Amino acid sequence: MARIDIDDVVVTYGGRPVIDGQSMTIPDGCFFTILGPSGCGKTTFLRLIAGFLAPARGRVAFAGRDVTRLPAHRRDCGMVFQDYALFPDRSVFENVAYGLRARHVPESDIRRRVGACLERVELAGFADRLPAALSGGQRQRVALARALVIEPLVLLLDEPLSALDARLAAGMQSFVRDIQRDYGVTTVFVTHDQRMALTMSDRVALLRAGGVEQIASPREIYHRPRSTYAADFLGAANLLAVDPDGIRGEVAQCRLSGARLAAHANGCRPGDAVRLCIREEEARILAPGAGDQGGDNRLAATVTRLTFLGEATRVELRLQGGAALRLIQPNGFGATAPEPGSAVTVEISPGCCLVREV
Ligand SMILES: Nc1ncnc2c1ncn2[C@@H]1O[C@H](COP(=O)(O)OP(=O)(O)OP(=O)(O)O)[C@@H](O)[C@H]1O
Repeated sequence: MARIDIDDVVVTYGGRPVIDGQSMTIPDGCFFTILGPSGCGKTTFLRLIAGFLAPARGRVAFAGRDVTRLPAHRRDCGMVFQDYALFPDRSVFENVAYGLRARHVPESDIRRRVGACLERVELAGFADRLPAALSGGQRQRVALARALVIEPLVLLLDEPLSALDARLAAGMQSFVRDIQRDYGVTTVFVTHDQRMALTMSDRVALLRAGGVEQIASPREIYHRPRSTYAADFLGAANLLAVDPDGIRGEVAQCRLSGARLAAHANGCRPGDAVRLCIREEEARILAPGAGDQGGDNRLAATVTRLTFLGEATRVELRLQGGAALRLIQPNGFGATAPEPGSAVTVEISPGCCLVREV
């Protein structure tokens, strides 16, 4: 277990900086996700932590110890790659034993530790199989066992679930998380999948073009995104132009389509260029008649399109004044979505927030 400190690092490829003076702290035992779109630098951060590349400037430390110049094989990192990188001609047992043999661990300890690890990943009966005779999920668990058996200071996971189908990946998410908690190992997980980041992580670092846009807990980054970029990347959000009337403490008053609206100020100040961020589940259609008296956070709208999603229906609306709004209405308990073309009243949660426009 170890805290990881990345201080003011610069990484260049062919003289071009792709990470330019960035810092992050990953707490001891934390499941920390580096999230962002393709090419934003996620793998570069992971390679920097693993020791596969050295920064042109700055420092990387594990548990307070400077490892910046320490080669990868001396850093005590367990790694799981997207393609698992198992040895195809070695049994499951030998794949898992690899790191222990490289460290000249005695044979009796290898048997005990590999056995315990295979048991933990629920592959005790598979020790003699070759990787080709395993399913994708089983291979993934072998890769995890191989990374954990060395009892690493740090576990690095590079998009390890992206090769699995959606249902299997969902099951593996809680499996990986349970094992990570059991071992208590500081874990850095790289993904471009915002849902995985939100469900699995203690903390999420959202990257943008090699820079750290925001580091926060899943709830915070989802409900209080620092920018329109963060709001948009973390889930379906309506980002609407509003006229802010004023900000007092944590509450912002604004106008949208002529209606008064209260929202969380989210650190925005008077004069900032802002948008109102309304998540799809932060708006609901009021029952006919319920919104007749008007009031704050209530908007008149016309339904333009319905999309059936199974557990819910996505409703697209046009607000008075022309802005578009999407919301999610759960199905069930006899809920019926209004017909396209019908006039409705929409209520906006006061929990929605302003975000800086960048
Ligand atoms: N060896 C390299 N030489 C030159 N440029 C590179 C090299 N590796 C990565 N890059 C560039 O550095 C930037 C960051 O790449 P990186 O692989 O870290 O992104 P990523 O967020 O992991 O992307 P992806 O999700 O597509 O894997 C990209 O612009 C990429 O083209």
